[in-house]
Amino acid sequence: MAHMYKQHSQILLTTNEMGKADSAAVVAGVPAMELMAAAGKAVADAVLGRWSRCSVLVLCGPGNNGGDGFVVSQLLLSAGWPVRLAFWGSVEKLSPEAAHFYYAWQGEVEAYSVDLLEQTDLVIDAMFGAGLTHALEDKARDMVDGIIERKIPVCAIDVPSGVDGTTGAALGNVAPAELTVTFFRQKPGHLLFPGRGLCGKLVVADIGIPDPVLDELNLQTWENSPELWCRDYPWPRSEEHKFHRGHAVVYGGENITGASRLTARGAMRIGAGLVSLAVPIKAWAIYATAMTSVMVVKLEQSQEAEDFEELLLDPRHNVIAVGPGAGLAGFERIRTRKIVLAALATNRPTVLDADALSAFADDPKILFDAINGPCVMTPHEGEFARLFPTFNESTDINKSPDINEQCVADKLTRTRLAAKLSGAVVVLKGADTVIASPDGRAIINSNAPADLATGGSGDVLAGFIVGLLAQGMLPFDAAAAAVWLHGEVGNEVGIGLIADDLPNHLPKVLSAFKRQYFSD
Ligand SMILES: NC(=O)C1=CN([C@@H]2O[C@H](COP(=O)(O)OP(=O)(O)OC[C@H]3O[C@@H](n4cnc5c(N)ncnc54)[C@H](O)[C@@H]3O)[C@@H](O)[C@H]2O)[C@@H](O)CC1
Ligand SMILES: [K+]
Repeated sequence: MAHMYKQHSQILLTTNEMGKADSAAVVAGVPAMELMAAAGKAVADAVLGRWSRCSVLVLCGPGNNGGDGFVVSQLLLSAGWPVRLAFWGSVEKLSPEAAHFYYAWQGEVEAYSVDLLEQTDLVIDAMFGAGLTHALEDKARDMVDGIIERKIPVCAIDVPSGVDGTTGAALGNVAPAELTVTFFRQKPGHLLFPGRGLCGKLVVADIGIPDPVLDELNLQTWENSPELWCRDYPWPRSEEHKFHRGHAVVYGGENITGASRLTARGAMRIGAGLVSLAVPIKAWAIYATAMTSVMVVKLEQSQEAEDFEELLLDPRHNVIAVGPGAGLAGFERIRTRKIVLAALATNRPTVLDADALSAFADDPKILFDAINGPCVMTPHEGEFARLFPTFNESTDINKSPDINEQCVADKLTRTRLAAKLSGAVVVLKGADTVIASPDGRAIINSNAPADLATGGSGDVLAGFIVGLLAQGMLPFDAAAAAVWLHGEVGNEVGIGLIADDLPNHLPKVLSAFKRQYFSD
């Protein structure tokens, strides 16, 4: 499966993988000098395309990011722009190609000084790129602070200096860019916050690295896009009837009844053939009057878990969702745990969200041990912290975390480790949702608008996932597709969105998606 994804433009390269791709290109016969020339030209073209002639200051650092800066400086100068170049580093330590372009620069080389910013309309940030190892210091830090203070527009080369391309972490203060030009493929740090918010508009430039170099790398990370999973999207076929499209069972709690209703509606809208909402008898009337296309099943008082188990004896109930509104107060927590364990014992595809996750905060191992079949967990950061208390954020980017140790890691690594530890596909929600599979693959989502951060939105997402699972999509693909469609509906509705809108507007988004990807 991972192999099928390899040639996609959605591949994301860590800075380490980018270095390998770069070396492989050189081995394949593309001179490093040409790569740097192409990188610099791509940046100069992007600048000329976006800004009118103005006074430019190019800040070059000690490595190849600075090398790209020398190229840009000369190209903008040749285009008739007023350009000044400031260099911070030592000429003797430059790589041969960076040294070549250093000497090709026809202007003066100045030292970093905040005074230079006074007559500057645009800064080209060529201080640090893939080689960043720690927060900026001394003169480089002063320059960044000066740019931030004066709000000078910035075009960043590869990444805004101080942003870790692999993790999106900001090491110290970072001057936010209006435009960032990166090369060959995006890096995870362009999609993960805070990096994403510091890049501005992102341009990915082809600098002549041949795509086949990717074959040699064991690549595991992608930006979410239908191209990754649209071949397996379960469109209804005319010869099918509803039983071919699965029968999802959603557990609904006793007190908060809206959440699981949203899940059930989401599952119906995305095409599950049938959805049963199984609810405690006390709340049955509330559910039954509110649902039409969804069947509401009673679970007798004090034997809800047993009734739920019995319901699942029917093999036509092919997928299960537990969590939204399941309940955590007092005895509800025990009931929620029993329901979750009954669901997992079937080994049928199961989506666990919200309370289904928090109910195991005291002993997550019980949950992980019970996951032996296909499972998708959809925590937000709070729920994630309850289940995986030893994985947390840090600026220590050099440590390679071990899942059994107290570790510190970025969002991508944390989600991957959680998937590996639990055996489930983990969807760590947020503006930069990460979807990770226990086999190591991971996808970063980038189409979600801020409008989706509203009560009930996650319940609908769980419904989209379970609805796609019901129709036979594999968990990792179903999670990625659901997250992407959820983002698209968010964009469609926009400001003022409430969770109820999401199932209602899905048909329009599905039609547009179908037109775009299945036009023939
Ligand atoms: N990999 C590729 O395919 C290509 C890379 N290119 C450019 O090369 C860049 C990577 O070049 P490098 O690997 O030389 O890395 P950088 O140019 O990012 O910097 C590396 C140098 O900075 C030092 N350093 C790191 N963090 C520091 C800090 N906070 N304070 C002071 N010194 C610090 C390092 O010790 C090293 O000497 C990319 O970002 C890109 O701009 C381009 O030339 C095109 C081709
Ligand atoms: K940079």
